[in-house]
Amino acid sequence: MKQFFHSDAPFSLECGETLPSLSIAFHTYGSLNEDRSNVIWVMHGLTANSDVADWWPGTVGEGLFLDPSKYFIVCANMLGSCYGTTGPSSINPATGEPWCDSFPRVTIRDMVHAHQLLAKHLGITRLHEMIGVSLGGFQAIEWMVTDPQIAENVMFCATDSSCSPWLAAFNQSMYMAIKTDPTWGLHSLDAAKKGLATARSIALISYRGPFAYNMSQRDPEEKPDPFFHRVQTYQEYQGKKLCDRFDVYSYVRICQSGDSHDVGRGRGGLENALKRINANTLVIGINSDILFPPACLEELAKRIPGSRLELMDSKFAHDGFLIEHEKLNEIMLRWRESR
Ligand SMILES: CC(=O)SCCNC(=O)CCNC(=O)[C@H](O)C(C)(C)COP(=O)(O)OP(=O)(O)OC[C@H]1O[C@@H](n2cnc3c(N)ncnc32)[C@H](O)[C@@H]1OP(=O)(O)O
Ligand SMILES: N[C@@H](CCO)C(=O)O
Repeated sequence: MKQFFHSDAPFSLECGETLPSLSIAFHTYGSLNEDRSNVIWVMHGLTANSDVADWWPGTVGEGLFLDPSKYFIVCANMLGSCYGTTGPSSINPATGEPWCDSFPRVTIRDMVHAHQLLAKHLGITRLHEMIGVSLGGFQAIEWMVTDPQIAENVMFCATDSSCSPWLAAFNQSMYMAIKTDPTWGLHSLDAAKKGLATARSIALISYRGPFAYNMSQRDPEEKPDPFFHRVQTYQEYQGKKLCDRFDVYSYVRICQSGDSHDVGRGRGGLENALKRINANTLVIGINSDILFPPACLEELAKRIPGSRLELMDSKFAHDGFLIEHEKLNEIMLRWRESR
């Protein structure tokens, strides 16, 4: 069930600006037990939302990893998103209009801070399990570093402890594409849709990698038009598909939060910061992921004391964490049984 937490207290951001208030859209599944020991907190990726049962269907249900008959599962929409939590598409109370381009830059730390307020509001001080995927993994790692006692067990999948030059390069290419759109900067949620479509096309290359493309978009041997490739309309279609559900300002602010990610910042570096995590930790990498390649997850696992690394076999590269939900369900169930 989708719910909202609203706080009228000003919310300070790392950039120095303050949001006058904060709303967080979240879903819960199942019931909190008497001693509040059955909470699983799920942190979603870039363009998903708080409805984990919708975007990760093979993991939610009786007998599955996220089992609402046993656990109280919380998934909250991230700060800056357009799916209900305060972001560029929300109304700025000072103007009565959507924030659009005037919404301040938010960091992963701001996102975690917002979710910490929601946890407090729900009376949750300890999580049985924390699950973070991709950009949600950035937040989960950050939360565990700021508050190592928050979770007994954590799983980080297809993610990293800081923004790599490789990720920042994709992000920068997207911003460059978006800014060539003459409607970029207009105070409208319909601004820069063409730029956003191009940005999604760029990002998708990093999400799918060569194997997935060559498998799903292969052309017939005898094409009527030598210049046509099936993948051309796929890239166009995927751009449009994102534009139909996202606005450019939310997209840019969320990507920029990824640029800000570095759990070692101001904490004596990554190695020092990651040493603080003392939960039972499972790190899952995807063998074909080119955005967060296996070596990156190996490095993460090496730096978290006592953590365990699993590499999931998938042809779908980074997006494997969404597409292979049933496989991940198996891996996470095995992890739970082995503890
Ligand atoms: C309110 C909401 O909808 S929120 C959405 C939730 N979002 C999330 O969960 C997180 C983000 N999600 C994603 O990134 C994606 O949805 C994924 C990774 C889970 C799956 O990606 P998809 O786009 O569904 O899969 P895939 O890459 O196989 O593309 C299939 C689509 O491309 C179309 N397609 C495939 N090849 C081509 C082509 N050559 N030319 C044109 N279209 C093509 C298919 O017809 C299909 O269209 P449809 O989505 O209208 O059914
Ligand atoms: N396909 C995912 C990739 C980000 O991890 C999304 O759009 O959220």
